[in-house]
Amino acid sequence: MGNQEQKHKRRTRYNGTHPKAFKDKYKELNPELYADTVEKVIQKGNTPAGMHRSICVKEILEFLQITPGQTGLDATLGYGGHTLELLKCLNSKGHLYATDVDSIELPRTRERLERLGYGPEILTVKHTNFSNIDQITSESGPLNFILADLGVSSMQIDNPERGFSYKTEGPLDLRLNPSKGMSAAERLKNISLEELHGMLSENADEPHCADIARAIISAIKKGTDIATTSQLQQIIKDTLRFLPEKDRDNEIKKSCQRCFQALRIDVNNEFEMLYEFLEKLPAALAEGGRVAILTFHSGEDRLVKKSFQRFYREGIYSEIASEAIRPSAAECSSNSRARSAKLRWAVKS
Ligand SMILES: C[S@@+](CC[C@H](N)C(=O)[O-])C[C@H]1O[C@@H](n2cnc3c(N)ncnc32)[C@H](O)[C@@H]1O
Repeated sequence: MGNQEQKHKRRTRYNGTHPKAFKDKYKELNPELYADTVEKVIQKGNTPAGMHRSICVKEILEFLQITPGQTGLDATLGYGGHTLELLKCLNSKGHLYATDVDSIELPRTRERLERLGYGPEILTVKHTNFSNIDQITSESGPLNFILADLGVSSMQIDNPERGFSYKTEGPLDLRLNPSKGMSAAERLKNISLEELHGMLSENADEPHCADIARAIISAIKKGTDIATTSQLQQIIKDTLRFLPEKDRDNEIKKSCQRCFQALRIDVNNEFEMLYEFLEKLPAALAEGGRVAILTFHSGEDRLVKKSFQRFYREGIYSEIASEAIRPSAAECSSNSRARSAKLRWAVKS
């Protein structure tokens, strides 16, 4: 017998009724196999782990007015929830392109959609940034409809190995595409006080940005490694100890959320990528083509609004949303992640 065969093989350990590891924790991670569990989680107003619930689907479809035979782009594939709805509208005629920067989730979503019968004859999935929309249209030609649902998916937030949430221990990464660029931990190693202060203030309107930036820089100067989500959370907690006890826990929670968001926007160049996408949109749209963009914080919404207004004044868009559309009260109460969403749209002249 070879060495390999002699090795004692440990029996897979039973995790108990409350397993702790993320991958063991939720049956819903395999949503197709556990439809009943998924349904129960949704009924309670939560998002099943490993899944993403698409937001403003009805409002988006009403505006895009997709007809069979058209060509469109879902710029943010994610879990493929919106993509699936757009494909249904095409009714096997026309073509849908879909892009996402996430090298981990994209192949899973592509496979899931293929299993549902949407293969390359109707759907082309590309692992690329939506700022490269001109490369998509050089293949597809002018697009009749475009959707972008910005930010992160629930699968990304819920996976502790990706470091998107302060609520779970993991490496401080926060990259949408972990195979490219610099993690948030690496970014913090070389950042100046002024830059960090500006990042927390501009990307997340963090009211305690001065104190938190000073604490982070001083920890780094003393040689403290800020390599994990909990290490960053601890610094924020220690910095905000001065807050009155009655508000402290809640304020710390909000500051953690905002600081993580600011770092995520920075390491993924989210504002720059969105700006480039918005600038290229008019050339990507066919005459009468429609674009809908769903944003999740004021910085993003401002960029979309300004761009739509400018191109409208220049006569490039014939119509734009006068007000952002908000998800219904029913959707917000059934999915807390919908609460900050704003939908804006434009029609190419
Ligand atoms: C809110 S999720 C989309 C969810 C999707 N609409 C659904 O229904 O499942 C946002 C997705 O956009 C991707 N993303 C964010 N910025 C991007 C960019 N600049 N280019 C391409 N994909 C991007 C993220 O990786 C994430 O998967």
